[in-house]
Amino acid sequence: MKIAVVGTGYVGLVTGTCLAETGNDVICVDIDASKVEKMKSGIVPIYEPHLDVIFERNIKQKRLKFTTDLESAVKKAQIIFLALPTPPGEDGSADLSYVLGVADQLGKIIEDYKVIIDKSTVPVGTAEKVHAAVAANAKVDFDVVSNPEFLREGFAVDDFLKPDRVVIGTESPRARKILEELYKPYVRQGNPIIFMDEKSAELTKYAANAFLATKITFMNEIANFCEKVGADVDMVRAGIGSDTRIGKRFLFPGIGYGGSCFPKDVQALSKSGIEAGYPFQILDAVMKVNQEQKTSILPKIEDYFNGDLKNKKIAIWGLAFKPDTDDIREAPALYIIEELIKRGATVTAYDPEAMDNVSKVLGNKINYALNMYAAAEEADALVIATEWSAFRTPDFSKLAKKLKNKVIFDGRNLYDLEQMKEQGYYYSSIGRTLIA
Ligand SMILES: NC(=O)c1ccc[n+]([C@@H]2O[C@H](COP(=O)([O-])OP(=O)(O)OC[C@H]3O[C@@H](n4cnc5c(N)ncnc54)[C@H](O)[C@@H]3O)[C@@H](O)[C@H]2O)c1
Ligand SMILES: O=c1ccn([C@@H]2O[C@H](COP(=O)(O)OP(=O)(O)O[C@H]3O[C@H](CO)[C@@H](O)[C@H](O)[C@H]3O)[C@@H](O)[C@H]2O)c(=O)[nH]1
Repeated sequence: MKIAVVGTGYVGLVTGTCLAETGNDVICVDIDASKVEKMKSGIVPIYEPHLDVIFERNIKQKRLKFTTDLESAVKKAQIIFLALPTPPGEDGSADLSYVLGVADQLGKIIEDYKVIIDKSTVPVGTAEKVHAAVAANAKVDFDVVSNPEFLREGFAVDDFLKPDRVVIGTESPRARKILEELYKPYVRQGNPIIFMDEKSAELTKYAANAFLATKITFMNEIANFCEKVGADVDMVRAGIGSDTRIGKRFLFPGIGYGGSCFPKDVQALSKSGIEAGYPFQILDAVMKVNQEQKTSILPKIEDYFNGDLKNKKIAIWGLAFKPDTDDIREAPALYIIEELIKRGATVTAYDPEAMDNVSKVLGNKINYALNMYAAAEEADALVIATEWSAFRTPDFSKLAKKLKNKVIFDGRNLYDLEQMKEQGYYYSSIGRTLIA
């Protein structure tokens, strides 16, 4: 099938590449000319494991192309994916200007039947708005379908090629047939394509993200409570996670959820609730707890240094909002760094992939180390903000030689308490006994 993907960020580029992988003819459109040039010359502009291999293969096979020219790309395509940003507007609701702006242009371009598929995360009722925006200029028949994306950064390729489910919101039999055909190669293992109306599909995406964010936040509150009463959150997690009704996944406490999705989507759903006359009480609590959780490690650091962080040298391991990505949107590490700097500390950070992106935001407000041990050089304490695999099994003796004090504040609960006791570290983690 001939496909145009508009927007080549994490979702658009993965979608385009993975659709080319099953033999489709894909052209990806972006307004960012330098990004398009990079992709044309074979460079993947984001860090996403395993994407480079299939990206390269499909470019070689001439199934994957890039352009800034929306008109020529769309005219040749039967299917048009919109993978455009929907960032929070000033009031927290989703900003639809990117999606509706392109929809407006599409109406002027299309000359035959197209299926326009919204992959961006959008509030209930957006398909109707997109339909109206296209229809305002279109002289031909078209369908607008809601097909939310559930990929996780770091696992995006796998999630796209083998999705738990594909959700498709359409009431058009013609569009349904085309999408059934398109997604057939991705659901061979019996994972379902769930068809529904557009509004339910749009809400499914927000409900999934809000539920997962709530699950994490609930565990963060249980962890905070564990610290007050001397229980161990790892034990509680094991105890409840083995109940299949609860499940083992997304029960890991830490320094809050971040990323480009959970924070903005919880906020957007909350706004939609208010607009619809149903303010979600649970989401207000989730947002408040998560905001506090991001810097919950701060008072612990201050306590250790008797309230004075002036000129203390703090090493940070991990800047990305989670491992296996270079994405730093709403990364808890950035909130912690801001608070440390405010208190007069100096920060030296190391992240395997996200340092370039952070340096664009923080510049020389912090130091960037060449590796994890170099970051710890002469540091008064080490803070762990992202659970990259390399941080899970450090050489503790080597680390001890670098650090001024054997002190770790672990926002991701990477180490065994017994091990830290044996190694002689001061070790503060989330929802577990302090090793002092
Ligand atoms: N990042 C994720 O893990 C993820 C997962 C599922 C869903 N989503 C949703 O998918 C959507 C896209 O997210 P993302 O993370 O890929 O965004 P992104 O910011 O990484 O990428 C968006 C891309 O769109 C391009 N763009 C902006 N305006 C354009 C225009 N008029 N024409 C062509 N290109 C244009 C930008 O240059 C950029 O390359 C959002 O709604 C997001 O909520 C994201
Ligand atoms: O047990 C857990 C699991 C995750 N997190 C945090 O939650 C955030 C989000 O993690 P994750 O869901 O793995 O990453 P995303 O790439 O943001 O993916 C989420 O957001 C995407 C965008 O909407 C959806 O497509 C995915 O299904 C959804 O998992 C990160 O800060 C994690 O550190 C925890 O604190 N504890």
